[in-house]
Amino acid sequence: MAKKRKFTSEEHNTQQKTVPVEVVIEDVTKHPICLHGPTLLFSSEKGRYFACASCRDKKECPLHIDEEDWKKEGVRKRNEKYYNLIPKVDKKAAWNTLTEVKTRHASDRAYCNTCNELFNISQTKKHRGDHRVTTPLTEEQLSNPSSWLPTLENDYREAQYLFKKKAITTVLGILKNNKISNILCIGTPTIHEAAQASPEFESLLLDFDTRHHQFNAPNKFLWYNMFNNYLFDGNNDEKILKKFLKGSKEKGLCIVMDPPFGGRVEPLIHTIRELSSTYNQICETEGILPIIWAFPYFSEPYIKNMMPELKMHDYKVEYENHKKFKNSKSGKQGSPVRFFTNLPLRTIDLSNDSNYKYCETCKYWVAKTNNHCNICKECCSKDGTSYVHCKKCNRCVKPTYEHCGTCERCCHPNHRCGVIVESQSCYNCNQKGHKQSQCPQKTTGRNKKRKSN
Ligand SMILES: C[S@@+](CC[C@H](N)C(=O)[O-])C[C@H]1O[C@@H](n2cnc3c(N)ncnc32)[C@H](O)[C@@H]1O
Ligand SMILES: [Zn+2]
Ligand SMILES: [Zn+2]
Ligand SMILES: [Zn+2]
Ligand SMILES: [Zn+2]
Ligand SMILES: [Zn+2]
Ligand SMILES: [Zn+2]
Repeated sequence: MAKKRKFTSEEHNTQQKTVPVEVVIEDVTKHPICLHGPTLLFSSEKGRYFACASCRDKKECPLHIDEEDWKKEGVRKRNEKYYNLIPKVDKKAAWNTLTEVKTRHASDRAYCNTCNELFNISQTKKHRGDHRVTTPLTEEQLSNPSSWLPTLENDYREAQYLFKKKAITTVLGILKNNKISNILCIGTPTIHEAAQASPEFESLLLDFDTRHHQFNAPNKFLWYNMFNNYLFDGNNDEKILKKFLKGSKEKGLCIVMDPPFGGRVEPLIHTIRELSSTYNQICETEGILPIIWAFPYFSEPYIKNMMPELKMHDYKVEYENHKKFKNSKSGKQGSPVRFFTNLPLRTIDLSNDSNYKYCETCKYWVAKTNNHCNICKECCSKDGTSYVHCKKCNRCVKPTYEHCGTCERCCHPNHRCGVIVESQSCYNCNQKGHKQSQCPQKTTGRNKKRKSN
């Protein structure tokens, strides 16, 4: 399986003190497991340990096993209990219920949010009393559960923020422009639902939210953790995934992924590589699968460093239920979420959106506020403001920045000289923790000519 690789980065977490922790990227199948599948191996100053792949809050998933302890028989035995603790889902029963519920009138269809069960009101008394029941349920609602299921807005885990209609249309438009009709939806139920409703697309949803079992045929949804590429129903799920991948060879396949914000980049990149490798084995192809990955612009250095073929596009991805991530007209930059993709940027057609303009030099659509720089030879803005070129830094910088002679770079006017802000990354290699002048990879990096898209 995967070769051992190590990526250095820092915990990106705005609420807690940042602790430098590395994820050791390796085959996770021999790791201890928790309720979220195989754990990841972390490495910090304090040593190497296994911890949950998806929960960042210890209260949610306290599992912590030192690497040394994992060699002990007793520790291994104790960890086996998790195999029984992970709930078993009866997909067939869920499918039968959905089929049965669909035969009923909308007023007889109901979903209990307390028990997470779909049911016919006339057939059971179980959900009376203080259960939170949604009823009636129209055809439309059964096909679009994301539009009415209460979202799980726990920032440490599920963090379900749904795309606005416009963002969904944009994604499907990009796929059409690339003549791709099969979509592997990873954490993107609204894209899956839109694809299911369209004769032009086929899709398979992989998501951690088990409620989707109740609204999908068994071969349309797999309970999945994107941080360890784990399918909870093992071989059965693997067969479904592989069948979908195989059937996608002629039709073109794209991963559309929207992880919870704050999720770590390294394991996600590893997942993309593993899925691509599975696809390549089945379809006798090579390379990384086409992907559209929604993630905040400030993750660009990490992503670019680990998977340079992914380019960040300027499109601001807007969400229905995220106050901060809706574009407001009130002057703020709006959503910080962008698409990272290996599809040609010119296939992202924003001609219908007045917030964007076509850059004749870059040959793709960019935000209206993004000025093309003739020295950098690109539209440089990342955060939605109009960047200004600094001759001393030899790059475009945020308009609020001023060049500081002591730090030898453009900085916020209120910065403390010499202090490297955690969020700043080296101009050369994009890693955090050092400046360009101290970069260990001095000869490579951003001075390379940008490939045309
Ligand atoms: C930020 S939301 C994205 C939703 C997307 N914008 C949409 O409109 O369909 C994150 C999604 O990932 C799912 N998710 C959260 N943690 C996950 C994990 N570890 N593995 C797989 N899916 C996960 C959530 O259930 C949710 O659907
Ligand atoms: Zn866990
Ligand atoms: Zn109930
Ligand atoms: Zn440009
Ligand atoms: Zn410039
Ligand atoms: Zn400067
Ligand atoms: Zn300074």
